[in-house]
Amino acid sequence: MDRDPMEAPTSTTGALAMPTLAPAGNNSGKKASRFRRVCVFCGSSAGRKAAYQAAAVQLGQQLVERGIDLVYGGGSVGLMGLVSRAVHGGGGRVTGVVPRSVLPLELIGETPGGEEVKAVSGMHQRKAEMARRADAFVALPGGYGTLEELLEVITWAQLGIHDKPVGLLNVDGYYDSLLAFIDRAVEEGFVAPAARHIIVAAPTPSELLAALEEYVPHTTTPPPSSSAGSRPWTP
Ligand SMILES: C/C(=C\CNc1ncnc2c1ncn2[C@@H]1O[C@H](COP(=O)(O)O)[C@@H](O)[C@H]1O)CO
Repeated sequence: MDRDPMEAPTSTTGALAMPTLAPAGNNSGKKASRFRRVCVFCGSSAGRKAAYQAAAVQLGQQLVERGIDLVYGGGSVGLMGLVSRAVHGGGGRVTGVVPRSVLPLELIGETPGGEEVKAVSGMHQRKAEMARRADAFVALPGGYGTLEELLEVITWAQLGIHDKPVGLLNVDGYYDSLLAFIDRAVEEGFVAPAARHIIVAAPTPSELLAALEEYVPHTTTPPPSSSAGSRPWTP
């Protein structure tokens, strides 16, 4: 039986405590991770470079190797389909969180067999549910949807709504300009230097997952004590 992330104990800062080591389970002999489930944001398109697709598959394989289950937006297309098929094909558990209104569309085409589909009432609930279920986040290359999901979990971390690691898989420098822009926002006084450290970036899945395992949250804005234990996952 999986632990419900909403029942996780809170730390002294009121933020959700870091998860304990995942048990070896069916992945005995493989590296144990502090993460039970990672939420992956990524393109519903595959992108022009083979490197993007290769990174999606490698990330899925790395998750399986570390005994980490996948939570994602539930699509079967683009990088989403590649990472989910890599996890499921390797014996990992995949949960797709899908708004009811687009459920029939999402199920068009090839879906990873055995994927658990969690139906939610809308797009906002989808993001909240993905965040609630995950112990960490990884963004692969993607478009508006990926950027929106990534920036939301960064914002939630900045506000102290969660203290889960947020990773950016900067494949082939895809996110160089975004990282440069965020550095500019720090220089111009719109992002606190401590909040810049919320984003953990690395060029390969193995380097990124290793960095996320080591991540220690920088507390910027302590959440109000009254919100401890009832995090505003529903925006
Ligand atoms: C009809 C099918 C897929 C439709 N597309 C999507 N399916 C699931 N999730 C999606 C889809 N489009 C966007 N998302 C979410 O946003 C991110 C990707 O958006 P981007 O603009 O392509 O970067 C992704 O992380 C999803 O959570 C058939 O399966």
